[in-house]
Amino acid sequence: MEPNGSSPSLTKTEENGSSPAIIEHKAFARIGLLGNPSDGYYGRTISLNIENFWAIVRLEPSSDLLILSHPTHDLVKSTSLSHLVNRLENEGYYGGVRLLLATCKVFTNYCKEQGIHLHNNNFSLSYDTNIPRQTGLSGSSAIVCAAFSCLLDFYKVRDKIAVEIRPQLILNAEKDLGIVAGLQDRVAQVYGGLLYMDFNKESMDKLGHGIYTQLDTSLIPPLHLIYAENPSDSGKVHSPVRQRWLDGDKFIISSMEEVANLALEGKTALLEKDYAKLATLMNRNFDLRRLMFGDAALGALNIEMVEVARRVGAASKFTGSGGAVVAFCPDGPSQVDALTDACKKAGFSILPVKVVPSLLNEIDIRIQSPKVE
Ligand SMILES: Nc1ncnc2c1ncn2[C@@H]1O[C@H](COP(=O)(O)OP(=O)(O)O)[C@@H](O)[C@H]1O
Ligand SMILES: O=C(O)[C@H]1O[C@H](OP(=O)(O)O)[C@H](O)[C@@H](O)[C@@H]1O
Ligand SMILES: [Mg+2]
Repeated sequence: MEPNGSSPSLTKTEENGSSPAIIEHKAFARIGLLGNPSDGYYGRTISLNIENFWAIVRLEPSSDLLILSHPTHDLVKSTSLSHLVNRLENEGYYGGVRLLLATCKVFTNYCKEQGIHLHNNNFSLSYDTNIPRQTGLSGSSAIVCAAFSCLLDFYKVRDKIAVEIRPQLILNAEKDLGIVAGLQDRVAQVYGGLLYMDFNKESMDKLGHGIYTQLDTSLIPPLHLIYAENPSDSGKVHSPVRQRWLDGDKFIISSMEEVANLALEGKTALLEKDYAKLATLMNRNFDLRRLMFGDAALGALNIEMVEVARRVGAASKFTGSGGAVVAFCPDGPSQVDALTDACKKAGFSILPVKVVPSLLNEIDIRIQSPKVE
């Protein structure tokens, strides 16, 4: 299955028009623009979905229930023993199959708990992705999110699972695998477009989700994505900071609060089109991450991506936990040219960001809870 085309979903219906024959859903890479990683700490974030990269999951009815491995993203075929070992050393043992398995488990258990009836027909599930692997662009949750959407449509239960609950279920699939992650990726990928998210403890405890507000995507100034072949395991990067936060480390707690406030200030800056302020907030966001996580955990190459951008006067920060950087050139096209040259010289890929519009369909919009802000 080649990732191509721009439509986020496709459902081919059988002749009699009753049950869908093939269901495909796309979920896009996301950029954490401000506030990440405070999403995992009752904070706030602003994130956007980008058309540049996506994962696609295909569900086909079948007599047996099949979870299909991907020929390259799951290490089932290698050209040689050294290729196999090299791949394991760089990208680890795992691919997307475990994500599909966990999605099926979490989806089924949630439906059972909620008394949502699921029919007994079987399916095969396969995936493809062009999201650079483990680069903080949410490649993992894109696979889960697209698979989750396929299951919603196959079982025709889209109207029974509230939109605001879905990101938590998608996160639970990764939690079940022991991957430490937060909600922002999944919220961005379920809703699409540009999102302001508030994960305050009261809402999280009371409602089981944060307060998610879609913002007008035209508020975003031109942004650039910088990335390198440098996979890092977001779970491993996050675990020590998470432990310190759980242990009550004052520095981590106050820094996370400051990071969360950057998203709050950033929302106002975007609404007022105060892009000089946006640049300051983006830079501060990365500086705080660096202080909390430390250079060794972030990795020299990742830090260099941020610094290459800053050397030409661009604002820059990680899109996620590392591997890719979002840059903003407040001085306009000449600065973008300088940034492009600097990235090429450093061996980094650079792309102009293309924002995805909202992904909610009619049913999703109808069943959304009214927002309490
Ligand atoms: N491109 C991919 N193809 C297959 N599996 C992937 C891919 N990216 C991530 N995964 C799976 O998700 C797990 C967690 O990835 P993660 O570090 O969160 O990456 P990302 O930053 O892209 O979300 C990986 O250990 C792997 O099992
Ligand atoms: O550290 C971050 O900014 C994010 O890290 C994870 O995303 P990933 O794309 O896997 O790097 C995590 O899932 C997010 O919740 C964090 O905000
Ligand atoms: Mg991830």
